[in-house]
Amino acid sequence: MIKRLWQLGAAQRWKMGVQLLGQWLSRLLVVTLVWAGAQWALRGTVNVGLLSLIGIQLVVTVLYLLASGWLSRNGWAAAASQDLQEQFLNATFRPTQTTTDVMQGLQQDLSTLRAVTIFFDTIIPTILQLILTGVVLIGVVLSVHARTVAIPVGGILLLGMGMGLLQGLGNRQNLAYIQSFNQMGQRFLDDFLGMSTLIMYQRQHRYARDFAADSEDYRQKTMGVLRYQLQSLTIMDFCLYGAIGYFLLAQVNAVKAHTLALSTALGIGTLTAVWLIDFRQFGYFMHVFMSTLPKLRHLFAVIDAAAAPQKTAAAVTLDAPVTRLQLTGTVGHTDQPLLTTDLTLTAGQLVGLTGPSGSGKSTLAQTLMQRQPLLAGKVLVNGTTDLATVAPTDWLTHLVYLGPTAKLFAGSIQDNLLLGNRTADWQQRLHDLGLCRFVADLPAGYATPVGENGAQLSPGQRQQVAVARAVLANKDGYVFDEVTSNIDPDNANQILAVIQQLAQTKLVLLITHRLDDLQRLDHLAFLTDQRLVQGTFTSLQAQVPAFAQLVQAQQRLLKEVATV
Ligand SMILES: Nc1ncnc2c1ncn2[C@@H]1O[C@H](COP(=O)(O)OP(=O)(O)OP(=O)(O)O)[C@@H](O)[C@H]1O
Repeated sequence: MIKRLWQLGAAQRWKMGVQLLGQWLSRLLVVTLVWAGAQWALRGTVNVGLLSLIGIQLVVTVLYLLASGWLSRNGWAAAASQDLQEQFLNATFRPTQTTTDVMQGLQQDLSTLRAVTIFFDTIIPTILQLILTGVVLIGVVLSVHARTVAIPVGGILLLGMGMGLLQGLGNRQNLAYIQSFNQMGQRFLDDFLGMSTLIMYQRQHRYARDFAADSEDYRQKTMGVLRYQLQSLTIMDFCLYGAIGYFLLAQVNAVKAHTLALSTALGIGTLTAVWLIDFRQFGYFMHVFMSTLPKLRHLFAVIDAAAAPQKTAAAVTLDAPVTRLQLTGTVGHTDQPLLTTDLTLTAGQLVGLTGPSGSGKSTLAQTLMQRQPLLAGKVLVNGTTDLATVAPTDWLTHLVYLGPTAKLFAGSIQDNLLLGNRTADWQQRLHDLGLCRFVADLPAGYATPVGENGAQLSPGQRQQVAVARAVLANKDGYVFDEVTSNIDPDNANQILAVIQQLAQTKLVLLITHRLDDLQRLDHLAFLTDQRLVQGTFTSLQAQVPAFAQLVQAQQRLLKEVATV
């Protein structure tokens, strides 16, 4: 993972090197100044080498201060995080991802994308700075008081081992913390949306109790992470300060024994202090970075999953319009075959599909939309191309699916209608079809905002806009799944009339259980006993008892509704 992070934004990495060198030399200026000051105070002279070093450091510090703003704005961190963001967003927004996948990705991973910059602008520069200062420290100690060099080296090794041990524990704590956070968030998102339903069934107190339990669990996991961080800081401080204290004591003894000059000891002491300050900073930022590691792993897993080769080479793009679809095989979900059939849809013939609830109508629609693979068999497009080989994005340019709930986007009615259409005569087209007549009664007409999820329109109006949008998009084929079910009869009949007109030239499948629809369609496919029986309304009623029962049940229901 560290290697992958290192490779991000590689073209801009040199800027980090420049920044590091400037920052490091300016930091060491304090050491040389203290060292030179001590020499001057104690001996009345200053070493020439030390004076030249101060000159170089001063020049570098001024240059660094002048360039640091530009370097940090356009540096490695910005390029690397943009690189990672692009990879992640490309992996997240794919046609095969579900809405839940995308939402979870956005909630959990966007904050990680922001937090990960710490690796590029803090962790790596601090580590490199630590190494550079450490090498100088050891070099200086070796040349002036070699016997004590083992103490800071031993301290660093001890610290490294301690951090390695703590990391395993930290990962577990962080994972538990994230799981608890997700559980709490999931309950909030799921149940809060349905709060009025919960209140209707007097279950809000139960929800409150469950949510409180989740919150308490989350609090405890958060405390666990904080406790771990404090404890590990204490252990690290013990190793570090213990070794440094012992080291400085050895320097004081050497000064007392006249084997080390006081000014040199002060210089080494300041160098040690600078290294120590960097180390404390590193420790703090490392904690923050470690807490993002599990999320970072997930982020890379999302990117890798998207980059993994797909099982089927679905790369064919269709040049000709789709005029014929032949489904031969078994439709269903893994371990749950729903129907085995031979169904042909052709442009110019409207097929109505009906059947008992749960028999597999929507699954069949999803199969035609390439969202559900066939358990056996295949779907042939235009008699030659296997649907499984067609690129999903290409297929969506040929076929439209419309479900029982219309999805409208924020904006005006016109914005929604013209999502897939840019022709000038669209209003005339809608007028000819008799669609969206309600717009004439609205003061702002087509410019009327639809509101969040189309809330400013009635369900029937929403569905009309959705159907009109699909018709205006002028696709080759249409799969309408219960589009007339949840709306008033006037709207439903108007939509059915449009669908019938559309089917004169296009390939159309209409899934419906509405008696009005079934009676008006010339060609019906009835799903029963895991197979499709096809015919007209009258022939099916005469020959298929299950269909006749379905019709009777519908008629009874309509009578009951009429007498209420
Ligand atoms: N994603 C899924 N994974 C597994 N099984 C599913 C999935 N979606 C639906 N099913 C199951 O497949 C069966 C058929 O569901 P489907 O939605 O296709 O029925 P339907 O005929 O459209 O029903 P309705 O008329 O009530 O909409 C059901 O038993 C359902 O539980």
